[in-house]
Amino acid sequence: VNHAAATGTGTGVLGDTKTLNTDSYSSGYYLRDITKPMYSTGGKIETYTANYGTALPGTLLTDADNVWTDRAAVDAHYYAGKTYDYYYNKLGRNSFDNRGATMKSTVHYSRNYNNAFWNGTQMVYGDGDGRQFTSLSGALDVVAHEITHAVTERTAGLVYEYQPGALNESFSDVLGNLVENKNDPKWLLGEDVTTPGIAGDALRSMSNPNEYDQPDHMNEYRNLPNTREGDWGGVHINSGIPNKAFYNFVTTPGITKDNAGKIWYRALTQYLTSYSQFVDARNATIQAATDLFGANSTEATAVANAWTSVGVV
Ligand SMILES: O=C(NO)[C@]12CC[C@H](CC1)C2
Ligand SMILES: [Zn+2]
Repeated sequence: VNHAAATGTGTGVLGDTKTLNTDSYSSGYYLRDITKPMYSTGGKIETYTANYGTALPGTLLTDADNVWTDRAAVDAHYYAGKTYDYYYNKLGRNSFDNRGATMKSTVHYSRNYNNAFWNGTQMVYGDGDGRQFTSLSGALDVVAHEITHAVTERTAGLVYEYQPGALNESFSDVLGNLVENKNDPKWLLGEDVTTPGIAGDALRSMSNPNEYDQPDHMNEYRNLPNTREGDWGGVHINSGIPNKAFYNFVTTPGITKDNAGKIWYRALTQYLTSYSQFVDARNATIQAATDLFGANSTEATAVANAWTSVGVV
């Protein structure tokens, strides 16, 4: 057999040990997961290194003894698998395209690169500069954030500017935290990889967007220019408003994380389109809650109240 599923071990960015799904070949192992349902139609999860350059995807990682020490690669691979599992098992989606597309990640992109992105084809992770960030694949909420950009691109197609762009960002933060599934009352984003020298901080807070200079109500909406300096109309800034709406919804008594995820996912994939505004997200999530739980359900009522609480009516 020239290819067979194997189980390796690896050290993650934070020094933890993880079990990895790898692929054995004649003289070693590939960082390739061939255990997922998508493998029935050829889909895999593969992790590459750019070797500190910017050519993509770079080189598929291999190892002689299936004990993996590239920490950024270990986490990119493991967390991509966890994100696949959430979308498949909880939401019934088979990879980002819902057709079992292979998920490719590249780590060690460029040098001291304080960012991560979906480039339309794959996930890409920088190593950070060791001050602002450590390797960005070291956070499950960040990995799931990036993969959700791919899902959004293939479904609603929310353009990356102004309110649709802020919704795009917010859906990535929402699904990022749902996939991460920590018992984090603050619903932080990127807490595991931001400022490795400082404990307790994060990139964003969904419970209190103001803590990281994001608005949490329409009366604080930031009218910014659609430029790089203007964060494309504030897509990472105004996302605080739909993020706060989701937080208020999911923390309503009787609302579960799984049901909140189903409602937000149904709104994203069935109702939102490329230029949807915040009010359209309000209507889409109310409709999705109505579809799934009924018109006067706890869910539908709580969704409406959550958007009202942030001034989206
Ligand atoms: O929000 C983002 N991209 O749209 C971030 C910025 C830092 C983390 C990696 C990518 C989250
Ligand atoms: Zn993003």
